[in-house]
Amino acid sequence: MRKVNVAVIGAGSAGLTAYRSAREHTDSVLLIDPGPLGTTCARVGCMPSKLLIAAADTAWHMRKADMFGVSAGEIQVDGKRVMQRVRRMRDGFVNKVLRGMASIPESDRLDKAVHFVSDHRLETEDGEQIEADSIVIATGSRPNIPGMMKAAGDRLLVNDDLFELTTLPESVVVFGAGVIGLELGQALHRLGVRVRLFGLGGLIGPIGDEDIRKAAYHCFNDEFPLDPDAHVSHIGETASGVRVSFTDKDGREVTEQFDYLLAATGRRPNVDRLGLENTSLELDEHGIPVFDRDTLQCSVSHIFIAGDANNYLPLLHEAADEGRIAGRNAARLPDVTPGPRTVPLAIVFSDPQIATVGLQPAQVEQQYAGRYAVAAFDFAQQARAKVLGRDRGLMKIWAETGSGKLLGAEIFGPDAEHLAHLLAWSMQQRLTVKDLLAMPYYHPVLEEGLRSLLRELQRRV
Ligand SMILES: Cc1cc2nc3c(=O)[nH]c(=O)nc-3n(C[C@H](O)[C@H](O)[C@H](O)COP(=O)(O)OP(=O)(O)OC[C@H]3O[C@@H](n4cnc5c(N)ncnc54)[C@H](O)[C@@H]3O)c2cc1C
Ligand SMILES: NC(=O)c1ccc[n+]([C@@H]2O[C@H](COP(=O)([O-])OP(=O)(O)OC[C@H]3O[C@@H](n4cnc5c(N)ncnc54)[C@H](O)[C@@H]3O)[C@@H](O)[C@H]2O)c1
Repeated sequence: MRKVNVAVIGAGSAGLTAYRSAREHTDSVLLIDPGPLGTTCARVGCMPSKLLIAAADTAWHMRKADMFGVSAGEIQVDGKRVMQRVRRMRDGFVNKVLRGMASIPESDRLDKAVHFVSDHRLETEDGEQIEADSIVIATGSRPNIPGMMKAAGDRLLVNDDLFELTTLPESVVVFGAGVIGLELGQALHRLGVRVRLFGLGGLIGPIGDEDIRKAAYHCFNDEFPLDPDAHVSHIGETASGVRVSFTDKDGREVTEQFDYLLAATGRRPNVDRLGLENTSLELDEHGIPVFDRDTLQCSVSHIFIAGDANNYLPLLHEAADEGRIAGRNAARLPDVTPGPRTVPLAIVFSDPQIATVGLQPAQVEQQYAGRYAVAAFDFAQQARAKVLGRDRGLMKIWAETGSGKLLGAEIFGPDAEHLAHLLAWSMQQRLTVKDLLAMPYYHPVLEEGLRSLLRELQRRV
């Protein structure tokens, strides 16, 4: 039986930071992962998706060049070379992670999957047992595939598979108008793939505001068919692809054939095969250990949970922050301290981009009912956006009345990633609408749109 001070289950982004952070306090840390190593972010997530989007946006802007009187000739997308670059660059990012892992001593690593046999004991598939004073669960998540989609058989793809295609398909039906569906669906469309995107319940990405959702709906639909509240009656595999029957926006029953079905219907935490039933952990209705968001501590005081495994904020920077906090607290037990956590920030790399910062609209209503003001700005009025030919989108900011404290923001617009950071950093510094208005604004820049919105918000708070 191996005995360690801290066992970290999972060597992804959360597990690696948990390991390093625990190692600052004790020499006895075991990092457990059967692989594939290299992190979800670098292998099949953030990085390959952004590489595909970069190719797609290049093709798109070349096609749009004509509006400036610039002709780029006939645009050709070489699917093989697009996918080769995606994989080559992706491999570079993965190798960087693996090189970083090479500095971890062999004695600190175990390349096997483990599950709990009791609160302090883990076991590998071949029966090896590990006794740990404290344990960090950092096992990530995997795609959640609704049963109906399995009828697509060999034609069913998830994000992992998409990046392994050696060339671009002719057509793809995408299920899920969430973050992955929007990013990959639009990218495929811009690369010349025939795309149809189906969502559920009217949702579009993480957008909570009804007006912004409508703006996004119209904007995306001008580019490719997106039904966020689809009625799909049949999915079936054919000899050469997948056939989907659905009700179109005019209420007609339509059947369409595609090369592949991409399921982007959410992800589920990898906690269901961890033997949690052998522990005394309290689980929520989804079978996920109940935990404290600031300390990452579960109901059993020596067990912590970080990253996608806890399903709280399944984003890369949150996984890394949570790993750091969980690793430190696991190693310093019983000296458990909170945070630091940052202002919630999420960005969808669609075009226009979608960004959410701070509290969501429903949370503002719940926590500040009758004590908040909101103002909106339409990018169609914005000089810089017009100059760039990117004058579509809507943003809203919520602030507390009286104090003028910034509460939350939703942006659907050009380069939202930068405006969102500006707002997140301002919220973290507890700045008010007035503080932001006292900052310099150059001309002509997108930030001038933010200033117009803030002036209106200042009148309302
Ligand atoms: C297509 C896509 C695009 C994304 N784009 C972005 C983006 O642009 N920006 C962003 O912030 N986030 C993005 N994300 C989300 C981000 O990738 C994740 O939030 C992050 O990678 C989660 O890290 P993690 O450490 O929790 O999980 P992972 O990196 O998945 O690590 C979990 C590890 O646990 C191991 N493991 C599982 N079970 C066991 C077991 N029983 N025993 C031992 N080891 C085990 C696995 O092998 C794995 O190595 C994207 C995700 C996807 C899928
Ligand atoms: N840019 C980024 O930061 C980025 C990019 C990709 C992924 N991610 C992370 O990965 C997570 C998972 O992404 P995701 O897009 O899979 O999940 P998601 O939760 O964002 O979206 C899933 C969508 O699928 C829809 N859906 C569920 N069942 C459906 C069905 N049967 N038919 C049609 N639609 C259905 C849901 O309504 C939802 O809108 C995200 O929550 C995010 O945290 C982040």
